[in-house]
Amino acid sequence: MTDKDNAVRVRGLVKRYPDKVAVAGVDLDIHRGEVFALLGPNGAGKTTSVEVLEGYRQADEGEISVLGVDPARGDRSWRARIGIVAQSSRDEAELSVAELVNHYAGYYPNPRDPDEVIASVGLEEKRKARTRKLSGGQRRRLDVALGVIGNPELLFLDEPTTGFDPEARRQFWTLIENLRTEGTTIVLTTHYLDEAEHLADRVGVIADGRMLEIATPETLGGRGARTARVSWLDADGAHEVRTDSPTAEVAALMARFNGEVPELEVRRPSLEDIYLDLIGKANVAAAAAVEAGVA
Ligand SMILES: Nc1ncnc2c1ncn2[C@@H]1O[C@H](COP(=O)(O)OP(=O)(O)OP(=O)(O)O)[C@@H](O)[C@H]1O
Repeated sequence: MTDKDNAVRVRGLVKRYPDKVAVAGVDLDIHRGEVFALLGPNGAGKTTSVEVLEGYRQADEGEISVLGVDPARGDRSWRARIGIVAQSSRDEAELSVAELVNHYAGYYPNPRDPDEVIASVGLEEKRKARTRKLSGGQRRRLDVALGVIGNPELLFLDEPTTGFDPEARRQFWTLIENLRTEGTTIVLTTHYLDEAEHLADRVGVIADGRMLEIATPETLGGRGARTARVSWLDADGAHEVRTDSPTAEVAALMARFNGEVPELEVRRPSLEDIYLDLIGKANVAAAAAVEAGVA
């Protein structure tokens, strides 16, 4: 993969705050056209990393290229190629939804159609509502609308669906899938593992400012190779076995039951199981390092 295929290239990113190293040497490539999810506990360094990529914060160390430009030197035309949905929203309370989206469209050389964008985030019925009268979830949808109105090549979404009801979340997922199909590169942070699993081509898990692993949701932490659990029910009650060959187990059960196996389920560890495992191991390693006096 060449640099031309990467929307983002980061090597050795370090960002320090006065009393905290928020990002402690992160390497990251985000491919053009992919959806990349950054996962990690509260305070891990996700927002700080994203803010450096957006040009909103300056890195203390590292090489950073976003759409071929160092974000610290990004000019207006570079900014117009990027969409940002930050964690906290902007406040233009006296404008209506339609006014605000149209207003933002005016900032960009090649904006999307404001009415289509309002519809795509499910705010058609709120077109004329003052933004201060929106609910928390509706305000978040408006933030997403403002992030995509400029037709960005690269879209950053920091916890975009916090406060969404399940239906709004599904609708948002469809919007992201559509943007991806159109070729937009998308970087999102989320605490919802099902969201990462549904949307992301690849995920990166960050803890205490360090990147623990980057992989597809299917292969993170060796997930694909992890032992499966096969469970079923018979006259004696519920049964469960752990096995590396679930297909053979199911075939044996089918033969035993001579057909349908009652309540049959085959489960592999969920992305959440794997994620918690990774974070747990990182905590243990950090505690051991402190004990040994190396941290
Ligand atoms: N402006 C700031 N000044 C000082 N410290 C900060 C600042 N912003 C963040 N930090 C600290 O840097 C660390 C990383 O914070 P960051 O917001 O990047 O984490 P995060 O992974 O986005 O967390 P969350 O999931 O809670 O949003 C935290 O310890 C935080 O307290």
